[in-house]
Amino acid sequence: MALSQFSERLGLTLEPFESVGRVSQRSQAPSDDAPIRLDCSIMTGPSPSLIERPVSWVALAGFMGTGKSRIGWELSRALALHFVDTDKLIARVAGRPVPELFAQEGEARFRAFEREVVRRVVRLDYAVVSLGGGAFVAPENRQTLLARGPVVVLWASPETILKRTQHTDRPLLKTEQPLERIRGLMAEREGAYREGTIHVSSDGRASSEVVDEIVGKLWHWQQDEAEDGHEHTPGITQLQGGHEAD
Ligand SMILES: Nc1ncnc2c1ncn2[C@@H]1O[C@H](COP(=O)(O)OP(=O)(O)OP(=O)(O)O)[C@@H](O)[C@H]1O
Ligand SMILES: O=C(O)C1=C[C@@H](O)[C@@H](O)[C@H](O)C1
Ligand SMILES: [Mg+2]
Repeated sequence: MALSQFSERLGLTLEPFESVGRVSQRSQAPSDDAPIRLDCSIMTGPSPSLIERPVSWVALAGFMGTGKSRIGWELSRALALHFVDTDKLIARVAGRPVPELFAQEGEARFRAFEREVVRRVVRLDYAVVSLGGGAFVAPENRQTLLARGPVVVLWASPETILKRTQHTDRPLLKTEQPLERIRGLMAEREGAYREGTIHVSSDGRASSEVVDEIVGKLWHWQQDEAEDGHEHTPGITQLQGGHEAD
């Protein structure tokens, strides 16, 4: 699939969120780089503006199998935010699972689609975004994501990563010696992952525990940002008093 066709379909896929956001939350159409608010009235539960949360947008990065998709989903429930998984979004827009895209169109094309998706998901609001394992490695993506909001990096040991990924289809780990491959790729990527805002280990821990730690660290981050005079929570009404972070 050509990049231009992918882009057009990506726009159409996200349009329902974006157009509803304009009607319900904005008095005028957003400019190209303004954040787009998702309409949270389509969510179940209390109104999003009544929920006290540390952020209205957060991304999860890290190596394959560190738990971005699973933890991201659980985090989105905990914060009452929409959930976007970039691999799933790419697969949906391209009409094929990621491994098939890799096999048929090559990694370079997949990375081009991924860049396009990153450029779009930073315009969403009220969303938890789980990235593909390589998305945060590209400097352009890192810059775009970090300019938007906090990026939580999940970490796990190569052995845990192998255990979690060995019965699934990760094209980059299809090799005779996957543990060596994981160690090598991890060494190449570690510097990029270290540039994340918040770091949390998912190794040997229940996902709920990981989510709790992320939420606690997001509160600390938000407090630090507020003290530094940065405003990172557009549209959020905090009805309660200060949060007692752990
Ligand atoms: N804390 C955890 N404890 C046990 N299993 C976990 C934990 N987190 C994730 N898993 C499991 O590990 C597997 C890989 O997790 P997941 O798909 O969320 O990884 P990912 O970081 O999104 O990987 P990718 O970069 O390839 O998309 C899944 O089966 C998931 O249920
Ligand atoms: O770490 C990576 O480069 C990848 C991770 C997965 O999430 C997919 O995005 C794809 O398999 C590539
Ligand atoms: Mg994933």
